Amino acid sequence: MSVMVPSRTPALITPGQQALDSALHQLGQAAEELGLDDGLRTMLATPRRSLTVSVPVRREDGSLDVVQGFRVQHNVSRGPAKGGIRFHPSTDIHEVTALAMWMTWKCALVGIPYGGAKGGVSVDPTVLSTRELERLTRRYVNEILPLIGPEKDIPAPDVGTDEQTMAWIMDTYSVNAGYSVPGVVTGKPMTLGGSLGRTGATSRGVQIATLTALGRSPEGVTVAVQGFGKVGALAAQYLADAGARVVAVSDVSGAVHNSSGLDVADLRAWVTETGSVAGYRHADALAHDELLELDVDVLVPAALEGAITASNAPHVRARLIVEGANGPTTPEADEILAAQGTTIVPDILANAGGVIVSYLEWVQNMQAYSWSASEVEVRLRDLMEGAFSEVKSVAAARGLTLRQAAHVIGVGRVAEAHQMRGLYP
Ligand SMILES: NC(=O)C1=CN([C@@H]2O[C@H](COP(=O)(O)OP(=O)(O)OC[C@H]3O[C@@H](n4cnc5c(N)ncnc54)[C@H](OP(=O)(O)O)[C@@H]3O)[C@@H](O)[C@H]2O)C=CC1
Ligand SMILES: O=C(O)CCC(=O)C(=O)O
Repeated sequence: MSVMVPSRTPALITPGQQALDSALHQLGQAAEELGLDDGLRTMLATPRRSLTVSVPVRREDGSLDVVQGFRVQHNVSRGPAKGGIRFHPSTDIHEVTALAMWMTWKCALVGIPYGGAKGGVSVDPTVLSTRELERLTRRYVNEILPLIGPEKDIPAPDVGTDEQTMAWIMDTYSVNAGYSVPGVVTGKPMTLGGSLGRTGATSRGVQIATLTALGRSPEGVTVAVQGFGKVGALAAQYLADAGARVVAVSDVSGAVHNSSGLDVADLRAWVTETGSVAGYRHADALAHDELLELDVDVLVPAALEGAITASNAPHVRARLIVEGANGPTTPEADEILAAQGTTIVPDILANAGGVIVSYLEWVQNMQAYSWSASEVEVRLRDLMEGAFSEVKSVAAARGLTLRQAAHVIGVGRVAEAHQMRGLYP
């Protein structure tokens, strides 16, 4: 028996179900390659703990909304569960489960002692005031309180959340504990025990992965970045700093293009001022879909899952895709791109810089000690480059794509942990 991907009616499938199907498909391929038995496959396909909560939010006008929140611990065989919290309207239990599963393989792949988790609230944070967001966050944390803790499950930022959200989580947990517990969450502000280097860590990892995959000077290499949030904006900046020519970026409101190269720092200042890339005066407007199909050397999807599908994959002209986002490429698109000779640095490797520096933040918190920016950066670089080199070797030795190799390593380590612990009958 292989890992079961449930059969669903395509027209009714939600983005979350699609993400979970992709994650199960990737697990199935890795399990097959590793020759895992049915019991272990089923265990790895099933989250260890899943909690769905109702979160009441008192709005500024006095009305009460109730939204759904989730925390899924996919696996804890190698250490405490670890993974971000997402606030987005289309978040559902399926999406959170997929994201938690990818966290498990990611942590195992880069060799940090964590399992995988993810959290989410089905809400559009952009329509809430700061006070409403704070009330929502605190109530959500109170609802998932039995699951989280510095030795159990450690949240972090993801789509729609930031260091302010992490500060509220840290405070809510600490008030319940009766003392300050900085290690309950990572991606915190520096003043509450955050780590130097965490803000740009995922993007720095994307830069390291891109330069490693290119294997040559990035001078003049053209890049398009989908998503200009915490990961995309700094990935664009770091790639431009390294000498690449970032020619297009997008966010929800639109995409902009300048074939001579965008001044990323100026564009970031524009976004801070106006809230979006749309209307940026030193670039032309572009349709969202066009960005993915531009004739560039490198494409960095850094928004949501399912961006590159069977429909647009045949039109993707980038020779290298570096996945800043989790799950941006569907399995069908993966096959098309592999046949076209496109190299994909998969999410669980390319965007691992974030959780690596989260781990370093947590280690500093647990020791009540802090490291310099360069100490953090050296450790990040070592772990990223080490993992990349292992993935390349396994891909070459077994004739696999980088994604398949990364999953074989990640899934293999988790399977081995289960077998050694004897948790699995
Ligand atoms: N933050 C982290 O440390 C990590 C994040 N990731 C992954 O990186 C990805 C991005 O996360 P993060 O940067 O934190 O999230 P943010 O919320 O900070 O940014 C998301 C960005 O994506 C944009 N976006 C959303 N939908 C689309 C679309 N259809 N087309 C173009 N742009 C779109 C948003 O636009 P707008 O601003 O207009 O809403 C925003 O610019 C996610 O997949 C996340 O899971 C992975 C590892 C770590
Ligand atoms: O920093 C972390 O702990 C997790 C970041 C995250 O959610 C991710 O890697 O997808």
